[in-house]
Amino acid sequence: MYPVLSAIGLLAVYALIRIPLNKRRAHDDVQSLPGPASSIASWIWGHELLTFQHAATQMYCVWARSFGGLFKIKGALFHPDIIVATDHAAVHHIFAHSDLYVKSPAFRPPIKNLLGEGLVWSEGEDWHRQRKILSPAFSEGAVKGMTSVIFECAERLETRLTNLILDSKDGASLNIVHYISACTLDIIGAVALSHSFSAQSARTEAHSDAAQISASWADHVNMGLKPISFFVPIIVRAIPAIAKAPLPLMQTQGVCKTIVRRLGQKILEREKVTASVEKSNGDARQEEELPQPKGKDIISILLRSRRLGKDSLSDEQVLDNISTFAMVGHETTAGSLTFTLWELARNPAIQDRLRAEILSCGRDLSYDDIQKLEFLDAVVKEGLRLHPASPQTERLALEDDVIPLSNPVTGIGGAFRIRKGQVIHIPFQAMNTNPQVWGPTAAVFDPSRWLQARDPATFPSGWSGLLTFCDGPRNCIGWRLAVLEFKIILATVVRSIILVDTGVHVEEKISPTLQPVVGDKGGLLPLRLKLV
Ligand code: HEM
Repeated sequence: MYPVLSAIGLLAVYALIRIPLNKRRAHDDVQSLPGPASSIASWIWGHELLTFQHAATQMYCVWARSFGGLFKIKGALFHPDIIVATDHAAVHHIFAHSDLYVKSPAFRPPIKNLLGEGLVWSEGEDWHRQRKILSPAFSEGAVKGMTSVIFECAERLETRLTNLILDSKDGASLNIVHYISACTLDIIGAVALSHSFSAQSARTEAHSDAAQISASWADHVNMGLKPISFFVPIIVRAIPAIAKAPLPLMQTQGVCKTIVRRLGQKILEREKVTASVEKSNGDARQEEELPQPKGKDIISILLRSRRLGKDSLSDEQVLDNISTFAMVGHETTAGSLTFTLWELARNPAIQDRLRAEILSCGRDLSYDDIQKLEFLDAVVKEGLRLHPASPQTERLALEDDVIPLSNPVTGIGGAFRIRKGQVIHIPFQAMNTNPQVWGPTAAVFDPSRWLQARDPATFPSGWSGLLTFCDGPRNCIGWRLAVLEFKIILATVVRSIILVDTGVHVEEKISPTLQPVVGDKGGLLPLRLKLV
């Protein structure tokens, strides 16, 4: 009884302080924005609760159709109204000024626990430096150099699925998420660390690194679907100090981070021993003249750049970035890819057309073949358009600013005055499915739309007119790698395997990336597979 009464008392005190502060802002532009009715908002949890209760960005899609490219919603825990932006000029402006519009500081402690102080976590000067040093590891040439490793992992997936089908009577029914995610984990292990997680090996044991990463991610996904995962970040946003409290929920270290750091540490030590042996053998050459780490993997590229340049990452930053890439680089690609396979299962004619195009190149596909396949390219873009692994983001304005608008808002005009401290939600998925841009079939999986001539002026800024990889200086550093993985895995699977829809109802939820949910279980997308 006492904890409940104490919580109610605390909430009342908080509301008494917060509500008058919000009223002081009553004259700014936010008040003139349209938005959903207050009557459908929860008194304590605002409209934000509705967004959590519905599928992924469903509410934002519905509201954007009704209220246009800039509207407001009631924030939870008496937070001042939140702006939701899908207006092209506004979103472009926000992402172009990444020093002025930052990720919410309240979420940095949990990101630090899960991923470390790498690129996703860093801000300001620290971020600029890290991004500059890390970018060459994701250049076109560097990613092209990863092709053979990606093919090897994709072919292992093809063999694994083929064997399951051969062992079954009338096609294999399975959770495709499990298999795709094991494949992308093997890829990221190989390209980031030259390490084989053997996630796709039949002999992988229950306590292996791969099994531990997979189990902890599954727990994370299913925890994210529970109401507590909605309430905790909102409470942290209201009282940021809670994130530093010694509560297990707040201090959980990412299993992936711990494992990848351990592996990365070994590579760093090996590299230091090599350098010191060369020195003690009387090698009088300068550090930068010594033989460089040879691997094409990301950690070797970083170590090479460290030997050559004065301005480099510390050991800790190298390790934190490798664990960041391992985590955000494998589940994101796996998520969008899984949904694309599901779309192909539900659209057999599209699947047949794709297979015919892939088979026309023969079985030994090269990097150049993959780049030439127009319909494959269209399927990849359509999958990434409808199912962006990271369907929305949040930014906080650090200063007062004026945001340009593509479409003037009634009562405000073509520019919007924003106040320091304003929180802005940007639902990528709502932008990617805006009927004003993509036409009346915006929500339909139709790759052929990418083969028609388009007027670039009607599309938002971003890769191929999509917001899937965000935009501006803080766009996804791994987008080239993600697109190449997507193409190679799709081509390798579809050439041998027919994907069949099971008819099971699958819902899309955010937890923390876009997840297929069946009933109340996340990370589940059943498909039936047959041999071509
Ligand atoms: C389909 C796959 C992927 C999608 C849809 C995706 C999407 C995104 C999005 C939307 C952001 C911006 C997030 C925000 O600011 O709120 C982002 C950032 C980032 N992504 Fe990806 N990503 C994918 C794959 C990858 C891969 C393969 C890697 C690396 C191996 C990667 C590494 C990163 C990093 C490090 C950032 C932070 C960049 C910065 O702040 O400078 N991502 N990604």
